[in-house]
Amino acid sequence: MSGRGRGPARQEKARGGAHEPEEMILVVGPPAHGGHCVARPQGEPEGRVVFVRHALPGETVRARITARTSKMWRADAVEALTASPDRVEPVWPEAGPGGVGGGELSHVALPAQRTWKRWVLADCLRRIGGPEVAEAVLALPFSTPPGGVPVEPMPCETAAETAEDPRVRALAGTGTRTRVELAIGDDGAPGMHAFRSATILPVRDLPLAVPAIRDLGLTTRGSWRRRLARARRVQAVAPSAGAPVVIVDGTVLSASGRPLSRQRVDESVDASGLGLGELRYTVRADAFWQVHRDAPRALVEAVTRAALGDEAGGAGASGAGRPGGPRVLELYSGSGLLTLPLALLGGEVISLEGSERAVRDADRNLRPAPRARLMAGRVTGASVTELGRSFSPGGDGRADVVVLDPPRQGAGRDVIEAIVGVGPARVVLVACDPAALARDVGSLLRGGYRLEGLRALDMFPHTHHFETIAVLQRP
Ligand SMILES: C[S@@+](CC[C@H](N)C(=O)[O-])C[C@H]1O[C@@H](n2cnc3c(N)ncnc32)[C@H](O)[C@@H]1O
Repeated sequence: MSGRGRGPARQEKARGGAHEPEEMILVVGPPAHGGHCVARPQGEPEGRVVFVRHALPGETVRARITARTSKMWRADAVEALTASPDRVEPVWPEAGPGGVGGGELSHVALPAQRTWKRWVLADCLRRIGGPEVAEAVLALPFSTPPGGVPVEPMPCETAAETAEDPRVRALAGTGTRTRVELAIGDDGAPGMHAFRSATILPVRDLPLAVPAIRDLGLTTRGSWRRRLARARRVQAVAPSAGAPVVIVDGTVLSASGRPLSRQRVDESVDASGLGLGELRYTVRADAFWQVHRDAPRALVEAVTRAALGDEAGGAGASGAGRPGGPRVLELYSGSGLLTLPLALLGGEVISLEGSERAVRDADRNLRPAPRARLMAGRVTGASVTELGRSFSPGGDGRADVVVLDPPRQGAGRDVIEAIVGVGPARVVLVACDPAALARDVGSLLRGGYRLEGLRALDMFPHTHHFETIAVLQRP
């Protein structure tokens, strides 16, 4: 093990007092948000909760305590004494007990990972969103108790899970990440952070990465290991339209380690389902881009249909009947992944994004849709209120649809209240965190919106993360 840096962001001590155990036998309860299951050990102080990773609901496990606070302990299951039928040989042992973060469900069969995520979604909607959100979700067609909606696999997972060859089925959910980040330990070895820790553990294998990244040999080849030994931050990027690149402390290198003058990569997204053919994008190599290889296409289709309805070949248009299509305000728009199809199929589009570099990329990417207005600036209550009312004269100049894809913490109350104040007919909310989703949907319901649809997409197999898309309509 090698270490560097400051220590965990939130300090939790692993060692207990003289009479506190280092290991315990636990009967494991349901999964909770964050990639662990909840256990309530018998004979422990009333209400003590242990968050156990690397376990499955219903299992009895021997667990090693990894952190203690006054309210809860954390533990890693190191042995399943009675194993769940959903337990499988982990596809990434280095992310197992005591290992790196980012592959915490790799011991769970893929369909059971989606059941796990469905349960977590339902739990967040109920506990964090409150009864109003829980009821709204239960009223949706696909929802069944305890709430939540099915978590849908990405197309390449469906293909692998239904393959005849058991070896292909066993590897379902691997080989899908087009972006990987490595840290370099004090000993110069490439690795990743241990769970909730600044400690860097060496890794040999990157099974979740697409083959183009694995084949680079960043963690195994001597030439790369020598080159990376003094680096701090290493990113590997496998764009959909071009060769992979490696970014070492900001310098973009080819697969053979040669510095490249071009700082950008090309992405192409099949939008034939929307009648748009191939969408082309160029983005800075280190810019945000959806990580799962099927994610750009899935999001483009799902969000464009949800936002534009009939105009995008779907049902239930919002702003329908307006000449030229609905007016769309898009918040947190990045390099324009969603802006482009919205602008090609919708009416007027205004987007707002905080990163100026991303807006410069979006500006090029939106050349086929020159009427889109791309704004750089923070999404705040004030900026939403202003932009939401600044569409061309005609009607009342307000947005018909607001699309938002905020970072993990969600949009927050101020921004949602400003959206409610603008009063679009439809809001399409993309969220990568179910707790933030529950909060933001709750604020929209309290603002008078009705939940019309909710989809959950498994864009991060073998981790506890997933993406959700909520559609809300003003009655
Ligand atoms: C989840 S990404 C979505 C980007 C885009 N929809 C996509 O799929 O590629 C969130 C984006 O929000 C931007 N962002 C984060 N906080 C922001 C803020 N307060 N104001 C404006 N943009 C912000 C980030 O730079 C990032 O591009």
